[in-house]
Amino acid sequence: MDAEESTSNAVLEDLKTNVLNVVAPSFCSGTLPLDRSLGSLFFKRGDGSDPGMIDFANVGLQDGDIQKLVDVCQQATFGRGDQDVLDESYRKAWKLDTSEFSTQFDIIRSGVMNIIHDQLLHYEKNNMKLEPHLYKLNIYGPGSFFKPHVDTPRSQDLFATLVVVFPTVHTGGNLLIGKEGSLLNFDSSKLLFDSESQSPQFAFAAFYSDIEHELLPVESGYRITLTYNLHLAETQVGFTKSISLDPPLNTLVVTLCALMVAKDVLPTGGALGFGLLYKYPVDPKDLDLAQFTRALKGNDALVRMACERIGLKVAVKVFYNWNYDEYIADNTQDERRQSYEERSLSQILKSIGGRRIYSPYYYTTDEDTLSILWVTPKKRMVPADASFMTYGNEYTMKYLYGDLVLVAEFPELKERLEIVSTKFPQIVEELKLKEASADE
Ligand SMILES: O=C(O)CCC(=O)C(=O)O
Ligand SMILES: [Fe+2]
Repeated sequence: MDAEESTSNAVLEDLKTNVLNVVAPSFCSGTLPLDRSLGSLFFKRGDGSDPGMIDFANVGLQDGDIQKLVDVCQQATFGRGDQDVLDESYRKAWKLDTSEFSTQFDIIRSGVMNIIHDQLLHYEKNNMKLEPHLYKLNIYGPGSFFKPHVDTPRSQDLFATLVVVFPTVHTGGNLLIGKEGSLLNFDSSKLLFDSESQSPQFAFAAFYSDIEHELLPVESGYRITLTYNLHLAETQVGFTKSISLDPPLNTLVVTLCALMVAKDVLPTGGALGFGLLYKYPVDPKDLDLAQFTRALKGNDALVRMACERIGLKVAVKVFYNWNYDEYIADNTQDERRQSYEERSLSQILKSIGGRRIYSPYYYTTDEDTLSILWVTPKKRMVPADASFMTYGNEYTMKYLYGDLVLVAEFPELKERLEIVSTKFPQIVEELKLKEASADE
């Protein structure tokens, strides 16, 4: 390996390390005051008698007061395959559908959405917001739990999950976010009653819905929650975020600049590829990647923003193998099976907005292909299974699924040097200094 090649490898490794280790938030949690006048929840009673009521702002609630609510609940099911199943070895809990109760608790007025926007849409454009859709009331009593799972994408817009825990005395029932709680061990029982304040509060945790999570068994008391599906939507109002001096973003911009000026990296241009770290719900029968240019999660959004800061054109694509060749495309909607013999490959590729791709180390004279340098592998890295299992039969699924990737157009060297020295003269100076000291 000559000196130049090793420099570019080091720069690429640096970028990869930063993409994986400079971590944008993927969850948030905390407590907020529960308005004393908005703590009541009314629920229907099966026997047609007057509705029941429970006031969660009354922090002295006893298990007996809660029992009336438990009595009207049903056993909670969960999605497996394309069905809702009841399996007490996987989930033991009680639920009440939204048609059966009405709550005074106002998620918008509670202030929690501002925190969530700031954390979970941190590196996204200001015109994106999350809309909370109340999903269920759940009660976890002694011995209740929910084994590790990811939340089923019931809509293409599903982005994150929010759990609100009311202040009822309980122990256990920790929510572990990430595999075995690698991201957060959320102990709502402690959070709710630890503080000095005697005023009622609620606890909350929000996380991207494709992140694995589990609920450890409740040991005593009742843990009562409202769960919300947070759907992505556009907004005119806009949220202000101050990210111009954001350290993770700056770190990525600097390492990207180093790659931009590396002489032996894609000298005649091509693209940088990033395997997306998170999953995004897609309907494979109608894959619309325009959706994905709208909002990305955590580090995926951070990478896109860093590329855009530099002026690189980025797009989300689907990656797949086809007869041992590799492609990126905008969708997978095509009758490839029947048409392979009748239509030319280029016609088919065109119809799905596709392009054949090659590694920059592979020599080809075919001008239609794109040289992609993969910064992070073109496979998913956040473990999440079964969330797509609701679609189609196995054969079709295999056929349709490709991993989602972010592709950034990477101009030829001369143009890159121009971009960097015009836009980031300071960074160029710093890189030169670093190089000089490395040479000594
Ligand atoms: O109650 C919790 O903290 C999480 C419950 C959960 O994972 C779900 O309802 O899908
Ligand atoms: Fe869940």
